[in-house]
Amino acid sequence: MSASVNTFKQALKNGDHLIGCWSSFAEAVTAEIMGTAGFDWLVIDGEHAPNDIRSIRDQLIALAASPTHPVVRIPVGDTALIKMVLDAGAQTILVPIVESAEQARDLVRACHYPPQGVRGVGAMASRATQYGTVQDYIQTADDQICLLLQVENRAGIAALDAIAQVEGVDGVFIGPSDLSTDMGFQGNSAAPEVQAVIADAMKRIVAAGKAPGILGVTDEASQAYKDMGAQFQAVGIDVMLLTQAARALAARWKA
Ligand SMILES: O=C(O)C(=O)C[C@H](O)[C@@H](O)CO
Repeated sequence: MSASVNTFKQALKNGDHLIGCWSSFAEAVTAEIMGTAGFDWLVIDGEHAPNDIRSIRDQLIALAASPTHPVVRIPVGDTALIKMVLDAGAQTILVPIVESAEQARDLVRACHYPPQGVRGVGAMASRATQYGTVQDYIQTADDQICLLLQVENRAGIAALDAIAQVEGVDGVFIGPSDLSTDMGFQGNSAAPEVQAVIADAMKRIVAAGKAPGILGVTDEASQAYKDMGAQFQAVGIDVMLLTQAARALAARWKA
């Protein structure tokens, strides 16, 4: 029995436009609810949400029956974290703040078993192999791992072509909040100067044969990113969806 086919990775290679959402409550029940909404993918955010490996694992379990593909964002590009998240059963990993091709190559190695990589071997007792059910996991897992890197500052943008060309990198996500802040626009990703850099970055990612990704939290931003050619495109954050709806409801009835 082989590792499960990563249908998200296959869809990226097919050039499909995949709509996603951020899951930032760090709760399994919320992930399960978001898994019924119809998104193609959902980010379990280990960077800006209060997640740990147990909560990430619980959200992966909660999404197991959903067609929505879980993308686990780790807080930093770290070999040990990648090992733990993959052993927990994640197949797609999003790594923030990547600034060089060397860093990208190290992250690819962290996702693969030796001799090509450095991923520690221990999955036979973990959720990734359904606790030993998937007998050929070690021989087949590497091909089903999807590695998405975030370029989100001026250093990353300068190194973007080299990062995108690294074999084993499947997609590059542009982080508009961090990028705009690093550019001096303090989170204002709508600034024309930022939009121009994002548009150019999308073209460079596509030119390298990789999938471009991004997050927009307004319909205007998401339409602009779609027009720029975003392929794995997040269009909201669950926490913001709740706060916006709750505030609008309160205002409507308290008016
Ligand atoms: O820089 C960005 O924008 C991202 O990487 C996405 C944010 O981290 C996300 O948490 C929304 O704020």
